[in-house]
Amino acid sequence: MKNHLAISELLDFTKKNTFTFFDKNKGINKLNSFQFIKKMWSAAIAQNLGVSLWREPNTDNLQLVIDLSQKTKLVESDLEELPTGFLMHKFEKEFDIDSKNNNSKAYFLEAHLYFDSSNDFIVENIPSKDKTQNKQEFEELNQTKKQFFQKLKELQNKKEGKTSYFYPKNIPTATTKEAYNKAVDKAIKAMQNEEFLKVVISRNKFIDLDKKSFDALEAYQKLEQTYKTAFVSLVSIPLVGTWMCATPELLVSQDKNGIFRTMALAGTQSGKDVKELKNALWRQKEIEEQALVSRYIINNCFKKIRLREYEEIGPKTVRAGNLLHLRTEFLVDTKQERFPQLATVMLELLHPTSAVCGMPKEITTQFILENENYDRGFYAGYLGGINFKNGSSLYVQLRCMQLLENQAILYAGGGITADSDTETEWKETEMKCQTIESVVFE
Ligand SMILES: C=C(O[C@@H]1C=C(C(=O)O)C=C[C@H]1O)C(=O)O
Repeated sequence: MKNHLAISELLDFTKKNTFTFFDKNKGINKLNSFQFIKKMWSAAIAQNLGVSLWREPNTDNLQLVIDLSQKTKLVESDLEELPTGFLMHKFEKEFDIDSKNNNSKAYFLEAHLYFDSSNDFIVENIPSKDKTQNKQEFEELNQTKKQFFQKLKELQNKKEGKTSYFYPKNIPTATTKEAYNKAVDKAIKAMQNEEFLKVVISRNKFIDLDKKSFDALEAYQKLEQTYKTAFVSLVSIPLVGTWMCATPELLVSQDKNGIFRTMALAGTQSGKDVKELKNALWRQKEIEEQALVSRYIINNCFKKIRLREYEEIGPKTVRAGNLLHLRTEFLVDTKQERFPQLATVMLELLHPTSAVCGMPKEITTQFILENENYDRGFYAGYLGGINFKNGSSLYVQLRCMQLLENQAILYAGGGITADSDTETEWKETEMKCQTIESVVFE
């Protein structure tokens, strides 16, 4: 079906800061909006701009943010201070030596341009002259915006090529099964000696990209359509790289009504032979592993900040693609509790949770850094849109891959306890890699 965006419509300013781009009479449909997203994505990458595309769990809306600043921004994850945008934090805490305080930093894309596929306009959100650092910055943003739309016009009627994205020059180190086994065996011994209670050991998996058949946005679309209950995202930042995920794990969210949410998600089994969730059986190991994550939220977070009123739902069995997990949800009414900054406070206390790191946190973080022998990068970090009309939602980057020029790197791990079996744990990481592999590469 023909539905090209006429340039005249693209530049038809109807309201301040918004403009229509689809034929008003024909309306908008999802296919069209995906085609349009492809054009916007390509124009952003061609202009060296950071771009993020995501879809919240159980919704249909694709959301896209483009940061026009041409700078890679590292910020503190302070939801009270930051403008609308998209945040992506590594597993490891990253510090800025020039900064006065010692808070960990996240990469941030400001929503200078924001598109939501349920709307027929783009929201333009360039701070006013007095809000930008200086006049020059304001002019640069507007200049880049102009160039971006110029590029978009150019791409308008061009046949779509392969989706481009940013990738690092250096190829990260690959893990081996031997190295993984060694780390798991060492962890099991340490826990038998009662050095700690639980640790998550992970690995990566390289896949050669068949450049003829692989397309990043098509891969994204397949994931998005397959995993409706997941948070599905594709983020590309200059000098940082490109990451895609379909994760089942919410880290923190706070909606427009001030309802805060987090979850304890842990314990894994294959969901292939379990038709009804209520029939799922769990072993002591998984029950304890998940309870540990729940207890951390209550004892080390809620109690620490003297928060007494919260709702706890679960643990329940949930399906995440080919897998089942145990999940307990926690809800807090931040308005009633007069605690508007709860999400920011919890983010600092939670990350990295024992679902991706371990218990106790400090010693297991150290164990991971010393024994995994590879860089997790953004795997097991967190990411998501913040300060939108509906609030902020940050997820744990799991069931994910990083895109390089000619390869993809999948990442997966699992909770190890004193009762773990090394081979079973390896198989669990294979199953977790399948979430993306089975949809994108088979
Ligand atoms: C660490 C991962 O997943 C986490 C670990 C789980 C487990 O140990 O059972 C389950 C869900 C996630 O919280 C991963 O997907 O790589």
